[in-house]
Amino acid sequence: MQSAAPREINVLANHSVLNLSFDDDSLCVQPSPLDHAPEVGCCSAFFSRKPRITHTRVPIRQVIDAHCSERTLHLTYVDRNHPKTPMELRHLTSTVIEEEQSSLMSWSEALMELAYAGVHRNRYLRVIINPFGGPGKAKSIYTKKVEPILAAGGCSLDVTYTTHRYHAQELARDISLKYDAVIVVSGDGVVHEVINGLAQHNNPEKAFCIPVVPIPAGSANALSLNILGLKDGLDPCAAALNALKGKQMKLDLFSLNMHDEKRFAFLSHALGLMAELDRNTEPLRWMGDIRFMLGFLYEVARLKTCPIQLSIKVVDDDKQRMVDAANARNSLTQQWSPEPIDDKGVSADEGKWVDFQNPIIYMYAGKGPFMSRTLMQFPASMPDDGLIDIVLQEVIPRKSLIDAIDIAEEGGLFWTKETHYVKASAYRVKALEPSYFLMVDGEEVIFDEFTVEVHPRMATVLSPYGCYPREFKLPNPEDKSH
Ligand SMILES: Nc1ncnc2c1ncn2[C@@H]1O[C@H](COP(=O)(O)OP(=O)(O)OP(=O)(O)O)[C@@H](O)[C@H]1O
Repeated sequence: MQSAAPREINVLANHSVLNLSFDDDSLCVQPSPLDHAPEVGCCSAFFSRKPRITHTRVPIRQVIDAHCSERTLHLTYVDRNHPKTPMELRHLTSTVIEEEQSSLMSWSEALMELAYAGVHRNRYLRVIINPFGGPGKAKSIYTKKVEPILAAGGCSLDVTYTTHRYHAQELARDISLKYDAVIVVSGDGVVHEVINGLAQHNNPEKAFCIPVVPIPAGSANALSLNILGLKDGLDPCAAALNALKGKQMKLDLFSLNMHDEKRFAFLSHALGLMAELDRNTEPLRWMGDIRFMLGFLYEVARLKTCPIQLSIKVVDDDKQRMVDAANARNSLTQQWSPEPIDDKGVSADEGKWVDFQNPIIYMYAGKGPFMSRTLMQFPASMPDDGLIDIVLQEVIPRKSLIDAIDIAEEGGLFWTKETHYVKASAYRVKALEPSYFLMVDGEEVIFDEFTVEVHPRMATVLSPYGCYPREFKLPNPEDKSH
């Protein structure tokens, strides 16, 4: 009969004996009871020649590598110093104590099996880096933080730095289907190019099965925030861990159809104030996401209405029901397996065309709760409900817009009656002014008229959760004005 692999082992590191153990949830590094430190007087902890080893518990998902050669064990994991600080790569090299040498190999293999449970190891990754995205730090983010994690995780890497606009689109159009994922070290603009490149591939259906994994190195990094949540969304190490261990999650896309041309988006269509603030702060890219705040204040000062005619194929307009469905979806995917989830409460065919007449200061249509770190625009969004969430902001006083800044991260305007929030399967817009424009995933498009349709579950991303992690608090019923 085969005995179970040992889950505990004692090793020597930094002149101390450490006890390394793991269970299904975590790896634990702590001083070993076998460690008999020579003590010096009564102030032993202070005067001891040995460095003090603190007790460390690392979630099993954060273990990246464990391998051994003879009596030496190499452990690699990511961890943080404090719950609020970003992740860092850590290595621990140790020597197993002589009596436990025979267990070392089976201990490290058992740990690796748990650390990669349900996940294909040694991924083959296509890496695309925009050295000029956002504050221009993509290259050092990749070489210092991301690449060491991917290399330690045994990935094979084909890396290209973009040299011009649309380079990423060309690379995605010609991508080989043998890759396990395409890693995009940039902001959302380059992800947009990759999505449109995959759509132009000679086998688009298969190409869209290659998961796209954003590593935040742009200004807003909304896709990364939506996949990883507010806490980890701007952390390149957390994003690299997702490239290594994330599971596939399907993502709806939406296409803008204009003059026989189709342009896919994965994140947003913005019109009016929200589009102006994005376009007018383009030269401030180097500031990171602070540029959006400055742009917002400027646009609120000159408050204009949108010169458009708008029709929406509305599938749901009940805010409470939409939030309940999104919350239910999030709790459903806590025991997530990457199988299709058929929990759609509504079907796209049920939509009814509605014309919106009231003057609005912006229209924002999108997927994913966060459009930036400080803006939860679509709290009811789901990655794969086959619908696009649309916000129409009626004219409200400047002061109310300014006040909303403080609560924008929590979806501040959602419940107000001047903020219309619907889920739709399609919409169409006609400009009432020449050379009017919208921002598609943050890229400017001039239009006279266009239609939009949703493409359910067309693209693939990697995710640790199988949903958009976000906290959205319900206000007191008396506070709701809608
Ligand atoms: N080598 C390059 N030279 C110039 N422009 C490039 C290059 N590579 C990509 N681009 C363009 O840079 C633009 C911005 O890129 P990116 O998405 O990385 O940053 P961002 O727009 O600042 O971030 P976010 O979209 O998150 O706000 C994209 O529209 C892309 O076409």
